[in-house]
Amino acid sequence: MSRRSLIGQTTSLFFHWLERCRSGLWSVAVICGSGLGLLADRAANKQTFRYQDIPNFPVSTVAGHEGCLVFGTIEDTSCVFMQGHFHLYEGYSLCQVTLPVRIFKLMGVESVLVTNASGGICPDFKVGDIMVIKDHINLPGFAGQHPLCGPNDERFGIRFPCMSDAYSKDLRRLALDVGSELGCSDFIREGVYCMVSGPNFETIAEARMLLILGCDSVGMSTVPEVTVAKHCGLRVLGLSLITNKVSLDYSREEKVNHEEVLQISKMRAEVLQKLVTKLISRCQQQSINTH
Ligand SMILES: O=P(O)(O)O[C@@H]1C[C@H](O)[C@@H](CO)O1
Ligand code: HPA
Repeated sequence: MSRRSLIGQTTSLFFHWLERCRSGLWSVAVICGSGLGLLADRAANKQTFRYQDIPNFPVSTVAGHEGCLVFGTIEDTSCVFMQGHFHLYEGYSLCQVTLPVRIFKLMGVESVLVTNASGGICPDFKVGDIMVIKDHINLPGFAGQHPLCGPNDERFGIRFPCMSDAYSKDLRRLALDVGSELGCSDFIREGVYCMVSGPNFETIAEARMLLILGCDSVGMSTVPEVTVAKHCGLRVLGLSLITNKVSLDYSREEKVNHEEVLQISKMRAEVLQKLVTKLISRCQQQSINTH
């Protein structure tokens, strides 16, 4: 895309979003995890920007992350989809990883729906289950890798934000209700997501430790974005697709790999797409009722 047409398109989009926010209409950002970029497919009036064309925006370096920002609408809701997000293991700082969330806040987005692929720790979880994230454990944060370390920008939020309700109770309830309306109750769960930095998958001793700590699934993303979203007052919903079962047993022969993660994501993308689309339209109705 030429620089001139990029500037033209971003300016008109900017005014479009401002107008919608002024009129009190709800807008949502969807962050698509590994292999889940298809979530943007159902949006209408799409306009797509490659990350590499956006000044100072990080670029995706991982397979299954297309690296595109897609603007569109689902029913009356303005949506922006990130087809691919950023990770510590790519060499990005957590400030770069979470930059898009702050941009969404400045654009007037009210709610963020974060999706990811993760390994199931909870012995009851099966491959293909969708876990509504109830809470998280910020393991890198314990070691000082935290997106809010450093000077606090008061324009976004307070120095010491509360994280005990990072994932909106109303949105979690809605996700479970919509899941059951779509006939997905058998494979929709709720649980605690733990972030590790990656890029290696867990050792068996690490996986056993995570089970003892109360983690239901483990992945390499999401927590920084959610922390920054909550800091700046956005409503958050997290959906984690269980793409593999994490080995807790030395006798288990199967070995996890990224290709398998992407294969399961692709297999489940359509169900997630339906869930996300319906959730967005239901949220719009709810927000009209509460505005
Ligand atoms: O959706 P994310 O990016 O969290 O996906 C997981 C973590 C790694 O990026 C990748 C490993 O297969 O999947
Ligand atoms: N561990 C960490 N991250 C993951 C996994 C896993 O087993 N599966 C998908 N992302």
